[in-house]
Amino acid sequence: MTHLTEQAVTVTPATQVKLAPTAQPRHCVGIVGGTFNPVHNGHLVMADQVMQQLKLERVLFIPDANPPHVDHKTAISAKDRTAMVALAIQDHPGFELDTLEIARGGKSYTYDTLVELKRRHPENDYFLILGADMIAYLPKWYRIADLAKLVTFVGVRRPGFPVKSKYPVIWVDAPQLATSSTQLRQLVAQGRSIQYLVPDAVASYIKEKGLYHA
Ligand SMILES: Nc1ncnc2c1ncn2[C@@H]1O[C@H](COP(=O)(O)OP(=O)(O)OP(=O)(O)O)[C@@H](O)[C@H]1O
Ligand SMILES: O=C(O)c1ccc[n+]([C@@H]2O[C@H](COP(=O)([O-])O)[C@@H](O)[C@H]2O)c1
Repeated sequence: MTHLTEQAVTVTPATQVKLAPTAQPRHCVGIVGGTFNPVHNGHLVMADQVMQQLKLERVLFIPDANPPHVDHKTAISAKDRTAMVALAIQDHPGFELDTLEIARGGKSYTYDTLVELKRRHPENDYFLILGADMIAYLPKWYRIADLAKLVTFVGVRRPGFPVKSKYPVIWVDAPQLATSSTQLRQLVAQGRSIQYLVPDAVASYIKEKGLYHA
């Protein structure tokens, strides 16, 4: 059981009302969604920092089937993206892989995912962990007003991105790695090292399978 505290986070007035401590035990579960093509240490640092600061019980890593607002960026299979997430999180207690978006197929709207998660586990409170760049796009998301009722948004501050949002957001400060999956795909294609940017097991998987080579 986890009781949320407001330690080390900035809480907007609207969120404060929603998260006021109660006598009820809560299961606080974080979510990091993404294409994870491939998963990298930036994702892991973000999830770990938020999990620790918000005292979340668990963080679910949910690879998407197809990202909603962009064309699929690669021919890498869902199986490979999922396998790399499983390898990346295997040694971290509390990090879990959930393949419900891949099982569902089609466009991976986060609203649909939260409806499914809440149906499965109504006792859980979900915290959607997003980089500040993604928070800015929330107004364009599918059924965003309904999604906002099902989840608490957690924004990880990034220099140059606004911390204002139409929706309640818990803002968290965390060390940031500038790594992106795009950069990693480019490095591999150029035959350059990705050591220290992804877990060793992920680097080995990419090498063994010959992923991202030009
Ligand atoms: N270096 C990073 N630090 C913190 N958060 C990150 C970082 N890179 C991505 N994220 C966040 O992780 C989530 C999933 O991102 P995604 O899988 O699309 O990775 P990406 O590196 O942005 O990929 P791509 O370069 O292919 O667009 C998003 O919320 C995004 O803001
Ligand atoms: O539901 C939406 O409309 C929506 C729009 C954009 C992104 N998302 C989700 O946000 C997460 C990160 O997106 P991306 O494009 O950075 O991989 C991923 O889980 C997406 O499914 C969701």
